[in-house]
Amino acid sequence: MKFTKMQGAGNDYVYVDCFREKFPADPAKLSRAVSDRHFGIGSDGMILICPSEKADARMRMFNSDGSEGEMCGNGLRCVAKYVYDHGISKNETLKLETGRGILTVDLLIEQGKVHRAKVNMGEPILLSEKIPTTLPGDPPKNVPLNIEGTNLEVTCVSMGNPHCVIFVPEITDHQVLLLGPQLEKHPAFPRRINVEWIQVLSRSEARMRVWERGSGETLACGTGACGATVAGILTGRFDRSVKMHLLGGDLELHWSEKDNHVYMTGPAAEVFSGEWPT
Ligand SMILES: N[C@H](CCC[C@H](N)C(=O)O)C(=O)O
Repeated sequence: MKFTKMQGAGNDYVYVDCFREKFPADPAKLSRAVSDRHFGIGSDGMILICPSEKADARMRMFNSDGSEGEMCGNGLRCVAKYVYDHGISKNETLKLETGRGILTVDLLIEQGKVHRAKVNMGEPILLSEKIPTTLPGDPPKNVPLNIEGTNLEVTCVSMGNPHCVIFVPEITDHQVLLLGPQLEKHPAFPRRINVEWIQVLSRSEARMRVWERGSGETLACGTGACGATVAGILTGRFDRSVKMHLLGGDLELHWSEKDNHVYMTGPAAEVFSGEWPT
């Protein structure tokens, strides 16, 4: 099976072109195997680029534990780059099908190749039962939650996949690596959750670390950066445009007052390609 390793802001996945390769018999198992950083290729998960009846291509994303996510922001920019650079479509605005419907991606092309992309991530989902969470409020905003004796205030948003955003004065390993996995599996989140820790630097700039559902700490999370932007705007911390500094790079986010959609701009890069024995 041919594969391509790509990364967006350091959030790295193994990409399989299912226009050319057979759809894997057991994608969950394959994702666990290829993602392993010691015994596999090494990645945060696996993304399948598939034909679509309604769009230029369809993305299916699997975390490194094999679970499937509805959406992946960094992954979608990389899918867009792959689709354009490998000639699946030469449209400079692509329609890509995801678990949350068809999204539009504008490509930024240099010397014939995509190096950045701007994704219309759609409207944030703010109803608690749709996020889903049992925490009160639509959306749950600054809700107190005690984890392992630590008092937190959480704000929840879905960007197609669920996010729990926590604003802190400073981000620590304890929060990300110890409280992150406890929150991921907390009973308030019936489909588990991605956890974003945010240090606000100004009304338009912040630092973020993330504990991802199904993959653990990653260097960046596009949907998470969108969720955190929406959470920061809803709680009065941010203006409508935010630059988010993640461990693997920066993302630019904008929650439009005009159409209520969130726009995310960031890098996408191909790292190497190879063959995986099947
Ligand atoms: N890193 C991804 C999100 C993966 C989400 C996944 N961990 C889940 O929802 O289960 C992003 O850039 O948006």
